[in-house]
Amino acid sequence: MGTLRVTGWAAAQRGFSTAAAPPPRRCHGAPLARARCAPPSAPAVASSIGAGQLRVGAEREWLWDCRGGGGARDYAREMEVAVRVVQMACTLCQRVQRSLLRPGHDAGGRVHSKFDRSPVTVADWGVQAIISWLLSSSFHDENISIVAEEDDETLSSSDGAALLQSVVEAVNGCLVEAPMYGLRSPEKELRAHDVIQAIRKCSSTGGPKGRFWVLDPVDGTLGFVRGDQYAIALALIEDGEVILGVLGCPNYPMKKEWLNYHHKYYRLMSKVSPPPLGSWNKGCVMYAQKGCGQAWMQPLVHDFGKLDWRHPREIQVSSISDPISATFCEPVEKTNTSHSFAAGLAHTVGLRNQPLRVYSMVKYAAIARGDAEIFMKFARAGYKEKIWDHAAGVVIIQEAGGVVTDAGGRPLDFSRGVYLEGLDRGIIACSGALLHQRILDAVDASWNSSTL
Ligand SMILES: Nc1ncnc2c1ncn2[C@@H]1O[C@H](COP(=O)(O)O)[C@@H](OP(=O)(O)O)[C@H]1O
Ligand SMILES: [Mg+2]
Repeated sequence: MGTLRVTGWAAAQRGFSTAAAPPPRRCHGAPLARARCAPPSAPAVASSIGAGQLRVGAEREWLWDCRGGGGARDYAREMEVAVRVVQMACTLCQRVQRSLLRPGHDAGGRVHSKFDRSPVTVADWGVQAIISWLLSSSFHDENISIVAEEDDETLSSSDGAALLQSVVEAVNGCLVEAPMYGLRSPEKELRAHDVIQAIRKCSSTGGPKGRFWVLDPVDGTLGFVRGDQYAIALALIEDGEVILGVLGCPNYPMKKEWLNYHHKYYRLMSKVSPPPLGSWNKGCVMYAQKGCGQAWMQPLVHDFGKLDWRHPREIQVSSISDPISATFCEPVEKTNTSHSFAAGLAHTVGLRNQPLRVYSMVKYAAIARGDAEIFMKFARAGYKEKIWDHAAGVVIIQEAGGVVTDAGGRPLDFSRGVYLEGLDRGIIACSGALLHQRILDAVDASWNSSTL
């Protein structure tokens, strides 16, 4: 079982800085380490503590205590910081998305185009800057290794000044609130130069050895600019293995049927019948550690008012294994995957439900939460998948009980740099092995006659 052991709820609520806190008491190793590792002076613990719940009354720090993996190592501090920084990033994104959708409002020149003509906004650079700064400051590591999607070229260019100013404002507007998330604010506001440096720092190219973070600041930017689904994805990789995954999904509806609705309809409905204050109707952060055998989700600080380690919900993949009842998801954009090939596979396997087309790694989230059973992506020949588009989602699905491989049945390889080198044809994620095998067989049977 994985549980969140806390030694700092009150401190976090008062805005106590985790970065400034004394080093946490580490629980090395072991299953059932929780009791042994509790601080000796910790006051009585609430009588029945479920997995993932708050440990009342302890001191100083929250600690992620993964007890289910037998030999699973202790990544308490990394998990704690990762969830907090993704929570903050969700807030930044929500603000930028709202301003983008407000007619006539200029959110930093609104939407820009990258070299491959994909969109990029203040949120992409803003999130990358805050996460880079917060990881670096939380771990007291100026040279922390981060592989991330954005570079600073546009912002540093001669006509990027106004845009850079918007990013700096978004970054400082968020960082000043860091104590609400149990993180440290900078002593002074970041200047343009500091923001550029933070973005530039994310220049690791990964590889087979050592430890690095992988960040997609706004995955599914097209969904983001359209007011629809998007995700903030952060993972920790060690010696080529994804160890931690955290996915912020600010627009994820807690009622799974809503995932099907067009975002405009969703927004309209939310206005007509707004959810009761404080209810958890949408938005979450999901997280998992490799080997724990459990995955969790908590509401957004921004919507819920505080970090809620107290009632995280465990998430699990669906138990449906009959294709007739299963739902598959795929990218919205047909430039990113072959809808027709997936439709052929669906027919062969006997899937009857309409595909669920969703932007971003929210598709991984949907499988992990049990809201869909299959995710398939078949990019056009020549497109190379990047590690930041998959790392966090893969470990969360696996720990929630699902299976993720390439279309040849091999695990995705995160050890070979920025790209998922050697990927065989496509990506298949399923809630269970039976469905997974059926899809693999169907791919084999129809690949040669496809135009892919
Ligand atoms: N031609 C292409 N084929 C496949 N994937 C692509 C692609 N062009 C971009 N992508 C990736 O698909 C991601 C979006 O996924 P989806 O289509 O599932 O919403 C993009 O992430 P970003 O939005 O972070 O750039 C990008 O990395
Ligand atoms: Mg992406």
